[in-house]
Amino acid sequence: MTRTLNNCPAPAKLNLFLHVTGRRPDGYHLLQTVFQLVDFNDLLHFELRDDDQIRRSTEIPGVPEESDLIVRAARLLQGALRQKNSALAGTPLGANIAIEKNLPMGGGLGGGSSDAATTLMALNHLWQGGLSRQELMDLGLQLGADVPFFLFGRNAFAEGIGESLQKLDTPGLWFVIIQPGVTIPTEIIFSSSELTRSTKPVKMTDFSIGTKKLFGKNDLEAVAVSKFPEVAEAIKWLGNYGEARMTGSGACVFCAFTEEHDADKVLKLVPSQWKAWKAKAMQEHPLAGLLES
Ligand SMILES: C[C@@](CO)(OP(=O)(O)O)[C@H](O)COP(=O)(O)OP(=O)(O)OC[C@H]1O[C@@H](n2ccc(N)nc2=O)[C@H](O)[C@@H]1O
Ligand SMILES: Nc1ncnc2c1ncn2[C@@H]1O[C@H](COP(=O)(O)OP(=O)(O)O)[C@@H](O)[C@H]1O
Repeated sequence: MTRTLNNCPAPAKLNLFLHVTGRRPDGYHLLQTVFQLVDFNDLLHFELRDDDQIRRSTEIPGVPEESDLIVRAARLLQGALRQKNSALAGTPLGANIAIEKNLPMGGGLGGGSSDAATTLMALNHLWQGGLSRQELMDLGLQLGADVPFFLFGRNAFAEGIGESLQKLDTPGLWFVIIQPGVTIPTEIIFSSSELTRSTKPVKMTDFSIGTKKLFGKNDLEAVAVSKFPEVAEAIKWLGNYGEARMTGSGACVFCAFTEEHDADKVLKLVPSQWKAWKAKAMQEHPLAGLLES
């Protein structure tokens, strides 16, 4: 029996566009977005324990163990398996989990959600839980609106609050991503009275590989720009080199390039007050093979 699973990536996502089309009675917003996986990631390491404890062996500054999405994902899965899979009665379902955190928090890159999805995939495998991709996606949605996408494992056109997903092939682009030096809590943007909530819905057939429409507007950007001048400044600077926009609820902004050397050139020019990275579009989640289709 495998006892460890090391170097499990939790990749970032970019929202190539993001439209807010309405609001549910519970306050959550209805979205249409294209999720793009990129090869910029956190790295998680899992080790089985001979008891039922979930232990985080590395700290994430500012994130107490109880609210860490990694720990919450592990506990959620543990509870679901105890309820559902009687074959596991008497088997310890514990783990030590370590993380190398590379993705900026509150960056709109979905780092916390991706960490949770990687945890669900890795522990379902190590604990031999046998849950399907769909079952894990249903569990993941309890942790956050972005989590099902990372379990889906492919680039996607998403609707609902982000849980209704259709596979989408996207171009093999390179991205320059800038963190403008602020952290933006998602709920600040969604709760703003300035937010446009009535963008006309599009159909997935309205866009295809390489069309401009794949890179439409982000309705959350105007709110972020008005509240955080740092975001406006980064979009303005990056906009000198292509179409720059914000991902998710921010704060990170990105620009796409067809050629890697163009991304390299721009990356070198990024002012030193900002952190910046180059990332390549991925077509598939690196752990997709842990789950059946
Ligand atoms: C905006 C997006 C776009 O991909 O990404 P991020 O910028 O956070 O990465 C997501 O919709 C974020 O997903 P996620 O970060 O998982 O959100 P959650 O934890 O579920 O929700 C955080 C808060 O945002 C608001 N929220 C979130 C999603 C949504 N469709 N409508 C909302 O109104 C709710 O107020 C909620 O309390
Ligand atoms: N493992 C985790 N990694 C990052 N953030 C986490 C984690 N667990 C909980 N959080 C909380 O989730 C918030 C959002 O984090 P993150 O997913 O990185 O940003 P975003 O939703 O903007 O993409 C963080 O500010 C933090 O408070």
